[in-house]
Amino acid sequence: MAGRAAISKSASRLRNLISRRKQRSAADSTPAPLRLLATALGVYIRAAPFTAALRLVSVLVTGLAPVVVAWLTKGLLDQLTGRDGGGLSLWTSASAIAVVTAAGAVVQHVGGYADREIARRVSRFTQAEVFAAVTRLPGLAEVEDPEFQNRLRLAQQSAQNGPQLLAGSLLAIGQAGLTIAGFVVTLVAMSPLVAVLVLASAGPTLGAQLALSRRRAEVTVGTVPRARRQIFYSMLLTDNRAAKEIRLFGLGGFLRERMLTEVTAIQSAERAVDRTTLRVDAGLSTLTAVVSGVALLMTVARIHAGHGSIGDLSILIAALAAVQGGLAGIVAQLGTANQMLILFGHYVQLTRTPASAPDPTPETTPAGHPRLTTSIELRDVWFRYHQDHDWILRGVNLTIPRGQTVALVGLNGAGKSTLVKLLCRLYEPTRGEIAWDGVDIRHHDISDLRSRICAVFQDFMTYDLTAAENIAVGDLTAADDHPRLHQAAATAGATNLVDGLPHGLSTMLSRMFSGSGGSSNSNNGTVSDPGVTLSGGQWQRIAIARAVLRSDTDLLILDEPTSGLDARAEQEIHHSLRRLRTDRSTLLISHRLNTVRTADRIVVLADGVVEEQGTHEALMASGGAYAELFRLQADGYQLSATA
Ligand SMILES: Nc1ncnc2c1ncn2[C@@H]1O[C@H](COP(=O)(O)OP(=O)(O)OP(=O)(O)O)[C@@H](O)[C@H]1O
Repeated sequence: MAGRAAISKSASRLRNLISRRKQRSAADSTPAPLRLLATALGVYIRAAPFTAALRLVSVLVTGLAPVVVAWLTKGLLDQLTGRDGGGLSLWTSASAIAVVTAAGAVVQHVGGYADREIARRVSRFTQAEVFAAVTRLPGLAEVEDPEFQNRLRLAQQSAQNGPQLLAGSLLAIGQAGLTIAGFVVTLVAMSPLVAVLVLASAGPTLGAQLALSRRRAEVTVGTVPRARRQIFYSMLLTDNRAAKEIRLFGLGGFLRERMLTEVTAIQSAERAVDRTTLRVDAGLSTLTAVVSGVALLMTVARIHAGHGSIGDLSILIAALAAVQGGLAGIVAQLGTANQMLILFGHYVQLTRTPASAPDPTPETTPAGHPRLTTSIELRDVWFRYHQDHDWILRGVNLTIPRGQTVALVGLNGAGKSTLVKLLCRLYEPTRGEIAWDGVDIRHHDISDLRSRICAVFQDFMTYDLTAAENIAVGDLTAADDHPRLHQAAATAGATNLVDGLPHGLSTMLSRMFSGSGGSSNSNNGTVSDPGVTLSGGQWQRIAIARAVLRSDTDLLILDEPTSGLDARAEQEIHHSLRRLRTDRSTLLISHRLNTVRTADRIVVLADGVVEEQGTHEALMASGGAYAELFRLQADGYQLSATA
């Protein structure tokens, strides 16, 4: 029996390992250029199918119009010089030229509108995809990885207009291709040698533009870390939370300098590519001019020898301009498309990366929510944030029985908050396991698991939202249930705070977005509420209310929940939280040891392991680390009281 369980466990580990390898290789491999192009076009068409069709029609009309106009002009000129004008009267040719030119111009404007509309839709589509991919990530490891942040930035940048630029390039190439095809036939008919000369001169141009586009893409990728730092410094300079220190410590100039250093470095990399582009473009333009000069001379000589008409010369000039301009356009578009394709690969990699959490293992996962019936157990848990970092936890063994309160104490940096993050599966243990009723939590569905946990994190968030929304983020199903929100506020000792706000729960807890969209007290964007700023302790009560709003949970995590509260509020809230704790397990972390003495068990974490554990009385009697810390704090209070 035990043997079979061990085999099943090893098999499940192996499956998880293989699945993680597959996920990593899926994230690391860039799809082939053609597949990338197909994906970009897919995004373009899915985001705006009808507008894309309209754009295609505009391309066809705009591409063929110059060819038609050139032939009509040739007929007109030939008639004027007494030759055969192709069967059309002078007035018919003139009117047809006017109509085709006008139609071409109107259709071009329609194409311009379609382009902008597609840009809006593609941007919305790709932003939705990028942020869906980011929110799919179950843990914090990727979000804290600079490589991931670089890729995210490139993905955002290229997704914003990548598909549109790529599709636009293809359409422009198609349009220029139509025009060129029409005129190449003309050129070949008039002088095959000229046609070959013009077409051959496009070869070196294409090679040079593709090489330049690769370099531009390399510069964009290479400067992303600097661009991210530049954004960081500029956001810091305008952030209202950082404003106090920046002003008091006079950091404005320092941060501005740092931001400008990044800007300068990015610009000098871009300048280097621009200079190379300038040199290459100048050379290529000279080549084009020489080719058209030679072609023109050859044609003029031919007409001079009596082998052509003035109409022939006009169409040759139009054909030369159109074919050379079209070829230059195609080459430039291919360069842009190549650069965009390289960058678009980051979007595809990001949006196709599967969530890295292993799938639940069917044979060990209980059906439905993993409700806690016995205990949560940490079994020889080792953890470090990165393989090059030191171990934070070095074999922690700890049990949190159902319905009991375990207090976790230890010095700064002992790993208490890290342990909390492991319990929430924001990271996976590097070694060992955390078992929920005996089953490794990696085998539970992650959102089911998290629905059984509520937490007040030490570094909780303060959202620039209304008071109601700030509490409701703990359980969005209660967003409109004000009685429930009030109840949670009461448990967190925040009733007076909420009642004292200018608009009660509807008050905006920010002065940055007051009265604007999203807040329930806004009225068509008119400023109706200037918003309020809460104190640190008041925010802490809101964070506690947010956590206790989730009533149907098995594990309540309180990481320094009352560190910013005054002594009376702290006592009241702990009293009220104690009532909540009776029907669920609680992990309480606090440096104020008077708040943990009623816990069923106090665990001291030191050097990455559990150094001692027991009730307050037992630990005091044993005279270990806890007793020393407790006496230090108690002595401090007694000394102050005596003084
Ligand atoms: N995201 C992270 N990446 C890398 N190292 C981290 C990260 N978070 C914490 N650490 C490191 O892990 C160690 C433990 O941090 P942790 O926050 O768990 O300590 P703690 O016991 O909660 O401390 P405190 O009492 O000060 O809140 C610290 O040395 C810290 O530098």
